[in-house]
Amino acid sequence: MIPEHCNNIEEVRVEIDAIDHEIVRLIGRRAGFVKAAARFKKSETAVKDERRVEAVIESKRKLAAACEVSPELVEAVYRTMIGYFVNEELEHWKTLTTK
Ligand SMILES: C=C(O[C@@H]1C=C(C(=O)O)C=C[C@H]1O)C(=O)O
Repeated sequence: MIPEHCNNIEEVRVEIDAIDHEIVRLIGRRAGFVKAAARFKKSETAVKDERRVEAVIESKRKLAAACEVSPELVEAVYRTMIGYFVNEELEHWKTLTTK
């Protein structure tokens, strides 16, 4: 279904809900890999890895522009998501290093 083929608000919302389902599922999948990264890091600085965070943001800004989506929106979403994930990764890393 493409947006132009929707005949009413219900059809629009069915499509939006289906997309949201995928987005949330993928966020959960991404979270699992961020947690796995903790196993390969030797310090708190490495867990935070600010250079990698900036590289991810820059590449997603470029991807957004190529997809005709606002780079500002995508950056804001990624900064919120990565900030949350890094905190979770840090908590997980601490449990690994105290074992
Ligand atoms: C997953 C990693 O750990 C953190 C999380 C990142 C992310 O969510 O993309 C990026 C950098 C790290 O601060 C990583 O280093 O790749």
